[in-house]
Amino acid sequence: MSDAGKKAAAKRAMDYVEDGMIVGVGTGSTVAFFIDALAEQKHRIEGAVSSSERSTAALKAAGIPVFDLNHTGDLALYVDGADECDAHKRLIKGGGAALTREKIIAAASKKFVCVVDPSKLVSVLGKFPLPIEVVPMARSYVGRQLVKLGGQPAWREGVTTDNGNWVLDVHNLQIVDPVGLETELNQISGVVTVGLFARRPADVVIVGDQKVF
Ligand SMILES: O=C(CO)[C@H](O)[C@H](O)COP(=O)(O)O
Repeated sequence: MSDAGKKAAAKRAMDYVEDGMIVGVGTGSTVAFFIDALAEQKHRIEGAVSSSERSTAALKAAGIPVFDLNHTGDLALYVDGADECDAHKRLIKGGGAALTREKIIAAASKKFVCVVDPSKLVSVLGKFPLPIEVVPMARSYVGRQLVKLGGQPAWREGVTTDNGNWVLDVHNLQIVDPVGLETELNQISGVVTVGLFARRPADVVIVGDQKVF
């Protein structure tokens, strides 16, 4: 993982920011560089919608107004990082446990620009353990269903999401059909959000300063 790659991608995402926008902002170390870049041009934008308490704090500290998605309606642009990205712009997200709000903002945004360093690119998703946010009382039930599907869930102990839920990280999945698996996992009772972004992939992926696809 390279900070230089993350910073370069985050800076290039500024090319998609237009005057007067309310920008959807993700979570993570790559997005932290994007917030820095956004802060330098904060006079150009109206503000942001944030995907986590962590990003909200950083945005406010930078003097960028943060709005509630319920008040903004759909957004023109969402910028966020990812833990893995395939050639079809399908992603694994949730390493920072912010997957639920990230998925909501991605769904409500016209353009999702994903910023990654080259280490995040994979041919098949699943080497990074797949994060799944669960209602706490369903942790062990959901875990058993995941084992039946061939996964090895590990409880991310000590982590509570911004929504008061817990996270299972599922190891050992070879995700050859990301849309099918996302759909199947969404059906398990107690699952709040699956960290697979395949049904709503990114629209644009910026990889360091090397390429955009
Ligand atoms: O999904 C996320 C947070 O829930 C992040 O986008 C993902 O974990 C990548 O983080 P980083 O930019 O720190 O590598």
